Order: sequence, then C-alpha cells, then structure tokens
Amino acid sequence: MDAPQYDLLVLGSGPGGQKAAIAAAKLGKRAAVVERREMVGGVCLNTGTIPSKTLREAVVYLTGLNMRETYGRNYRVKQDIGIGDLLSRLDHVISRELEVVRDQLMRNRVDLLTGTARFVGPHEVEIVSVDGSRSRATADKIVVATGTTPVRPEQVDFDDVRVVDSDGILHLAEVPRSMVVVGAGVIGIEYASIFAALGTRVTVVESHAGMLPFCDAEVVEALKYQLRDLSVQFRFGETVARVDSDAQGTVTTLTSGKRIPADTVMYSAGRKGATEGLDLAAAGLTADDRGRLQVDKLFRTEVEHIYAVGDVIGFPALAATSMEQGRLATYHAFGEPVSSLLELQPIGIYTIPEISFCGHTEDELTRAAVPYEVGMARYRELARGQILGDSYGMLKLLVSTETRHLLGVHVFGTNATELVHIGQAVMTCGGTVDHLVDTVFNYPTLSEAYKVAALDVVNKLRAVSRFGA
Ligand SMILES: Cc1cc2nc3c(=O)[nH]c(=O)nc-3n(C[C@H](O)[C@H](O)[C@H](O)COP(=O)(O)OP(=O)(O)OC[C@H]3O[C@@H](n4cnc5c(N)ncnc54)[C@H](O)[C@@H]3O)c2cc1C
Ligand SMILES: NC(=O)c1ccc[n+]([C@@H]2O[C@H](COP(=O)([O-])OP(=O)(O)OC[C@H]3O[C@@H](n4cnc5c(N)ncnc54)[C@H](O)[C@@H]3O)[C@@H](O)[C@H]2O)c1
Repeated sequence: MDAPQYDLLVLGSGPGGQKAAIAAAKLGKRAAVVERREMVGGVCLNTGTIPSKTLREAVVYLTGLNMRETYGRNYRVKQDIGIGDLLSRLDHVISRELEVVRDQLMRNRVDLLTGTARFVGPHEVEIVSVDGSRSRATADKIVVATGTTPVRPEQVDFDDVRVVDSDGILHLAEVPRSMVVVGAGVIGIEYASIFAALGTRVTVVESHAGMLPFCDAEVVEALKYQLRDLSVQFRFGETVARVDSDAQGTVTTLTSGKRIPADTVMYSAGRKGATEGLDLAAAGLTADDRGRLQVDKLFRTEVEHIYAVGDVIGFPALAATSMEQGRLATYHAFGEPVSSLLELQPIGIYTIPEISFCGHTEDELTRAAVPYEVGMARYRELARGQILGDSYGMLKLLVSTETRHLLGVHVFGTNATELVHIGQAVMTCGGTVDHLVDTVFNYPTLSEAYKVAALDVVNKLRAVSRFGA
C-alpha cells in the first residue's frame, strides 16, 4: 500500500506538536501527528507539567499550608495524607485532559498515527507500532516535536522504586519520610517544595553555588527562606559521587565525603532531546551532544522543509512557548503571515510559594548599565494579602528611569503565575509606570499590588528629580 501523503507531518503529540498540527488543519492542510505512546499529550500531560501541578494543588489544599497564618501552625485539612490521596486527583485530571487533546485533534481532522517514528528520507518517516508492524508516511513539511527525556547518569542505578527521576516520582508507593533531590533546577525545586510541604525531610544537592540563576535574586532568597522553614537543607556547590540503595533505603555520597541517608532519591539533573531513535542522518539532520536540534528564527532546521519546536530545541523548554513555537513553525511553513510576542514570555515556577516573572532581572539591567528604579508592594500591606494570610508575598516592578517604561515584573507568593500577566500586558503594549499609577484596580485584590509598586517607583523618581532643584 502507498504511504499516505500529508501536507504536514508532526513527530510528537506534546504541546508543540499539537499546536503545529492544529494550526495546519486550520489553514486547510492535511496534517497528521505521530506519537509513540499510547497516550497523546507528551511529557506535559503524562509525566511533567500537568501531573506535577495537580500534585502541587492537592498538597497545598490537603496540608492546609496556605491557611496556617490564619488558623495556626498546626492547621491541616487532612491529618494523614497518603499517596492515594494525591494520585487519585492526578488520574482524574490527566484522563480528562487526554480526552480534551484527543477530541481537539479529531475534530480538526488531524490523523493520529500511533508508533515510533524514524526518518527514512527527508520527506518520509517509518512508523513502528508496539506490535512491531511498520508503516510509512510522507509529507511536504515536517515538524519535529519529540521533546526530551530525563538524563540518567550511568553510575547511578535507577530502580524506579527508591532511586527515581521526575517520571518515577509519580509512581512512589508511599510518601517518603526523607528525600534527596539531585539538581536544583526548576523540576528539582518544585518537587523539593511539594514534598517538604508534605512533611518529607528534603535535602537538595546542587553542583552550582546557588539555584534558579535566571530569577530575581531577592525572590530566590525569599524562596530559600520559606523552604528552609519547611526544613529543606541545601547542599550547594556539591556533587553526587554515588547512590547506594537497599530494601531499607538509600545513602547518597557526595564528592566532599558527606553521606545522606534517605527513603528516596530523585534525580532532576537535566534532560536531553528525544532524537536518538529518529535516524536524523536519513533526513540530513544532526543533533548536538544533548540530543537537541538547532533552528533559525523561523524554527527551520538545517533542512529547509523540516522544522523543530518545543523542548527538543532547548531553552526555554516550557509548555507555553512550545505551543507558540508549534503555531509559528506551521504558519511559516505554509506562508501564513504571523507576528509574535515570544520575547516577552512569562516564566512561572510552581514552587510553594510560587514565583513568576516577565522581562529583565535587576542583575541583567545592572550588567547592561541600564538605569532603573525598583517599586515594591508587599502582600502583607494589601488588604487581600491579610485576608488570604499571605504575609511573605511580594510584587516588584523594574522601571526605566529614563523612559519610565516597565522593564521587568517579578512576583513571589499567592497567584504569582496569574498576576504576572498584568505586567506582561503593559510591557507588550510598551506601557509606562504611569499607566499603572493611573489605573484603578478592584479592591481588595492582589492585583492592587501593581498600583502600590508603581506609586513606590514614581515617588522615588520624583525624589531624585527634585534633588538639587
Ligand atoms: C516535571 C516537569 C514539570 C514541568 N512543569 C512545567 C510547568 O509547570 N510549566 C511549563 O510551561 N512547562 C513545564 N514543564 C515543561 C513542559 O512539560 C515541556 O516544555 C513541554 O511538555 C514540551 O512540549 P513538547 O511539545 O516539546 O514535547 P513533549 O511534551 O516532551 O512531547 C513529546 C512527545 O513526542 C513523543 N515522541 C518522542 N519521540 C518520538 C518518536 N520517535 N516518534 C513518535 N513520537 C515520539 C513523546 O512520546 C512525547 O509524547 C515541565 C516538565 C517536567 C518534566
Ligand atoms: N514551572 C516550569 O516552567 C517548569 C517546571 C519544571 C520543568 N521545567 C522545564 O524543564 C526543564 C528541565 O528542568 P531540570 O530541572 O531537570 O533541568 P535543569 O538543567 O534546569 O537543572 C538541572 C540542575 O541540576 C544541576 N546538576 C546537574 N548535575 C548535577 C549533579 N551531578 N549533582 C548536583 N547537581 C547537578 C545543574 O547544575 C542544574 O542546576 C527546564 O529547562 C524547565 O524549563 C519548567
């Protein structure tokens, strides 16, 4: 039988692949997605974003952590939180989201081809299904959206019971009493905070001297304070030499000689592009040493009709950016005019408490010698902050002293990942701090923090302008 011919063939059904395929369908093109798993949705839906955020929500609710300022340090909604309490919610959310993704692909008439894809030529892939049967598909344009897999250091014996990565953490038999988290990247710190909130004694081992270097330094300090308050111990500037495990538990030995006993070890020390089995050479493609594909500004690889989007192209490796890259790649491929505001993407880190920001950090502006003023609003000075019992939250604006434009917004605390979008909207419209000063916000809300921080900035700017007058 002849291989079906598509206008667009997408490899991978994560956020990047989904949006690339649907964008093609909306342009009236014949599109298909190849997915090696039985379930669509990629890392985002099955092992990454959605499971971790659902788990976080369940933990925040069941531990009553956010209400302890109001009802006392020992307040808990449920006394003994078992793994079953956490996982039942997870299964529900994943299965509902799966239906949504499947339905979106179906109603847009995107074919779903189940099996592992590999190139057999620049326009053709072979698809091997779980039962070993093989088929082929050809396409004018191809989008590679195969994502990433966790890096597993060779010297560590992952048994997926006691020594796990961020996939295995979702299959723990019980809530560990103690845990070592290796790698203080976003995944490591999010899970460290989730388990610390559950009462697990967490030790974080990170080879760098600090964590989350791309975030505002003051916000990272505030997060570290909150995590230490939940008994998290940080071992910065340390690397893991070996991990031993037996039926009782694990011992992690650091190169400094320290030995840390724990029920569980979770590795979150980076991810690599899922390109190994793709037979890239057959299409004329090459990957870097971490399995990633290089693309130009239009998400084109070195082969003109083959695009790559999402985590497989590296930074920033986020669900939201992957989706947008998928849409843009398809529009470029079929000559549809586009504009995008990708440069002003927000970053959301779902630690407990959460962090979100958009635009520049103080360090970046200082290094670039851009003069700026800082405006700060602390949640404890907002009526809504008092009502919520969030005394540590803060919103910080960075404003150009020359043009009064908003250069960055950094939020820490309740609803940070939602609040950031107000600042993002002002920035994408090229707005100034005066816009926020003049805006009337609902009261009592956390959004009011924008007005408080904006007034803080203009008061400081006025003080400088009056100097010597
Ligand atoms: C624990 C964790 C938490 C995260 N939390 C967040 C968050 O809160 N916010 C956020 O924005 N991002 C988060 N991310 C990142 C987010 O999940 C990714 O950015 C996003 O999933 C990337 O989408 P993608 O389309 O590039 O690929 P993926 O979602 O990785 O999907 C790729 C798909 O391709 C398939 N595939 C691979 N090779 C082949 C092949 N040869 N043939 C056929 N199919 C193949 C895979 O099976 C997979 O289904 C998190 C990630 C992790 C691991
Ligand atoms: N909220 C979100 O948006 C979100 C959440 C989770 C993941 N993600 C995405 O997933 C990607 C992968 O995250 P990640 O945290 O796995 O990777 P990462 O590469 O960002 O972090 C890995 C960390 O581990 C450290 N490390 C590496 N080897 C080590 C060792 N042997 N001993 C001690 N420390 C070691 C590194 O110095 C680094 O800080 C990120 O780029 C992020 O974009 C996003």
